[in-house]
Amino acid sequence: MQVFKFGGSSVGTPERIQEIASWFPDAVGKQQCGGVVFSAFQGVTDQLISMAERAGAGDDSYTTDLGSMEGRHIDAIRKMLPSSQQSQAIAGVKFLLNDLEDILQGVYLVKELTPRSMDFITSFGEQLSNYIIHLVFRHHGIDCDYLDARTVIVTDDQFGNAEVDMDATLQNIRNHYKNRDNRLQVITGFIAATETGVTTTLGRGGSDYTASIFAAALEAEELQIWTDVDGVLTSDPRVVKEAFTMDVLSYEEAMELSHFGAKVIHPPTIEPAMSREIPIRIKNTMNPSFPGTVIGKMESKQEHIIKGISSIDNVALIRVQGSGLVGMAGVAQRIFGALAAGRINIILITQASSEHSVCLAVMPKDAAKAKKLLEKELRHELSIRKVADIIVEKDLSIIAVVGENMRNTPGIAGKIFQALGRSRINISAIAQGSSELNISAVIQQRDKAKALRVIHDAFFYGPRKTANIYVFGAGLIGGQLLNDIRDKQDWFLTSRHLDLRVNGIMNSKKLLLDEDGIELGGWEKKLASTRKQADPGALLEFVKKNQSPNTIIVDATADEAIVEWYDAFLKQGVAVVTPNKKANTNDWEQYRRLSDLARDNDTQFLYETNVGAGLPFVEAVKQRVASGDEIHRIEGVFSGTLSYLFNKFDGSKPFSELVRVARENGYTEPDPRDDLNGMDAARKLLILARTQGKALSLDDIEVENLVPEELRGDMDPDTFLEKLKVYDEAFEQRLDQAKKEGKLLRYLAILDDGTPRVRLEAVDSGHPVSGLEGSENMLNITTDAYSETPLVIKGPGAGPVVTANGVLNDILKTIK
Ligand SMILES: NC(=O)C1=CN([C@@H]2O[C@H](COP(=O)(O)OP(=O)(O)OC[C@H]3O[C@@H](n4cnc5c(N)ncnc54)[C@H](O)[C@@H]3O)[C@@H](O)[C@H]2O)C=CC1
Ligand SMILES: N[C@@H](CC=O)C(=O)O
Repeated sequence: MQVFKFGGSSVGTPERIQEIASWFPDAVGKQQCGGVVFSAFQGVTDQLISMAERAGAGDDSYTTDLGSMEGRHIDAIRKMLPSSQQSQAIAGVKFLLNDLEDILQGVYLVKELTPRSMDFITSFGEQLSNYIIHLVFRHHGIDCDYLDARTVIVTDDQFGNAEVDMDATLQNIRNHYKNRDNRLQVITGFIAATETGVTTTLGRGGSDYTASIFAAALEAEELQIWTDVDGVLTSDPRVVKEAFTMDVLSYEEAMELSHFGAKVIHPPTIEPAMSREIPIRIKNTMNPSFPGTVIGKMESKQEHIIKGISSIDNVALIRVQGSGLVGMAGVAQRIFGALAAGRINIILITQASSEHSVCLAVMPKDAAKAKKLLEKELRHELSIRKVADIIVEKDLSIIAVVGENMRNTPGIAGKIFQALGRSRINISAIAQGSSELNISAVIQQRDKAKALRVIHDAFFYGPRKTANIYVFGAGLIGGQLLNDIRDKQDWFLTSRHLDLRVNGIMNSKKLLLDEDGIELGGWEKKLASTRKQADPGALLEFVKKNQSPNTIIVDATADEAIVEWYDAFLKQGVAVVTPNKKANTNDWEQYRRLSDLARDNDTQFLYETNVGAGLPFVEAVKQRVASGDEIHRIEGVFSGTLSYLFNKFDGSKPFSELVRVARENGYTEPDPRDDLNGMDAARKLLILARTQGKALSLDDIEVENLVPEELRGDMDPDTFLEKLKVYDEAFEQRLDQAKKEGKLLRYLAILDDGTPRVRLEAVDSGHPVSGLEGSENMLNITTDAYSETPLVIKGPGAGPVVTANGVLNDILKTIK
């Protein structure tokens, strides 16, 4: 035997009711269904309450609603029943509505609405819906009776929230079924009656309660609660997109999750079914074939250690602290006694074992009253400062992580707090019952969404991780990076269990954002057509709102202005990955601060592509430093552009022509003069020196500038390339001179005991850099360990493909 219950959302429209009637027999299957409980049509109970209140206030506008209510129910009959059955059904509805009209008029005349009349008035919602639905079921060939639950459920006269006389009720229900050969009953939810027949209602979740009572009376094998979600989800799907339905939950888990906001069941209402160990299945009326969630007695260890992460918004924390609490028996009793006397509901309690403070979470509406009550109760302790001020903190949320399997499983709390800590979420209070079923943390309300996501990610993704990437600068490097991610997304997902998502792209004009990840096919068009203007502040706010565990910003611009935002992102725990050398070549303090900020906020600031593009030059220096291997000399070619120019410059093509090709190949800086003037190479040398721990600045580096003096002023790159032609001869003379000496021209960077320097040198054909080709870079490090032969790294040192690959490598290094 089964019992079903459908809530108001399931019977919101005639179409939905007809759908239920059409698949109901299949849903019952081979088993028997003894009772199906329906709530009032969606919105009807609220409308009845409003009508009652207006009538009680002497406002006759309730009559208009009465008319519309009649219209809605008659309309439903017309839509669902054939004409031959309509007049009888309409007569039944009118009969009920006449009674409703009478009672409302009575309330209107005496201008007094008692709880008793309110219960009577609200009972019409379920009477009307169930009366109509039982006719619809019959029309669909389902053999059933209409059962007004007031004839079997007996309560006391606490109107609005009446207490059920369970023994009498269960007996009445069993007798009722005995006389009807267990035929299916369509039962009014929510309503009941006193012993003397006065209508009462069962309070919040009343229809669930009705169904649970019937399930208990009939010793049902299953109670099915049909609603508008697929079951109990692991978290709120509006906040955590990846939330999914749990197959099974224990009664305790379901109650904990419901208490903390997963409003699938109202705990007291499931007690009759729970105490008889009747499984409760939550199902979706809109998705009837989905198996839903079964809530029942937990038999064995389950697949998931935690079952859900829920939250309560908008709580206030009251902190009572002071030496007066230490070792004083009875203080807790006074605190809770005072609040209980004021009928204040306490949601969470924590006390440090030092007994120096007690924290209580209450609803904000109760906070001021609670504070006053405590001040009154503890006035003596407050006056002699044995209790410091009673502090109220508002705008907080409680996050609750629930799961029976947490019991005796070490490391769960650690995982929760690590996830919160990494995302820079401050915890104001923590509570865990000794049952270890629920770990709760009080946090700022603004951090709630982030907290739910990071905890969900930590527990439910198993080996799969998600990275949320935001790219500033969609030029050569940024563009290549976006294309690479687009092309490798599937590979990362299937082979590396890594979901690489790009959630934001900003160039100098536009900003494209998508919290679910931008579909990267055609990202250029999407960026061009978005209406959002470029705005790093808006991007930061978006990141804050949607932050997930692995959030990374990539600065692929050459702009100082973007560098100014790094601090703010790092402080949010967001990793910064950049090929842009500007941040690391401003003052030493800024360089240190960025690394410190990354460390303090448990995130990373990575800039491998600042030197040698995708080659691991920075990493090599970091490794020497980390292993205590003293570096004596760094020498190499660090400019891909200058390497290319002097590797190719043999007199067969003019120098200016080679610069143009280097630019076309994507080796140069946005302005090629930043390469030719030696500053790009100087920046790179400085970055390696700083990585080594040397507090140098750009001014400390001797730089040979190859840009003719007349071309150093304001001018765009194309004009520069045109004007450079005039100087081709001068460059050729320098080449001829080197050739005459049997030497090669190479633009070297050197860091040793002398002045750090970058300059064009004529080197012997045996010099390590003499064999470089194309845009190749080379790093030679002489250290204690590498003293006889230096450590050498060589390879392509510029260009979009290798650089974007280096950026992607840095992104991957940040993923936790
Ligand atoms: N080209 C290469 O081989 C290498 C380049 N780099 C560095 O990578 C960075 C990018 O270089 P490229 O892609 O070659 O330059 P690019 O000029 O092709 O691209 C830069 C992009 O940044 C955008 N931009 C400028 N200011 C911006 C702002 N405030 N907000 C958002 N976007 C902005 C521009 O619109 C442009 O699309 C530079 O810092 C460069 O030094 C590093 C290693 C190698
Ligand atoms: N313009 C730079 C690009 C890499 O940093 C170079 O030529 O090396």
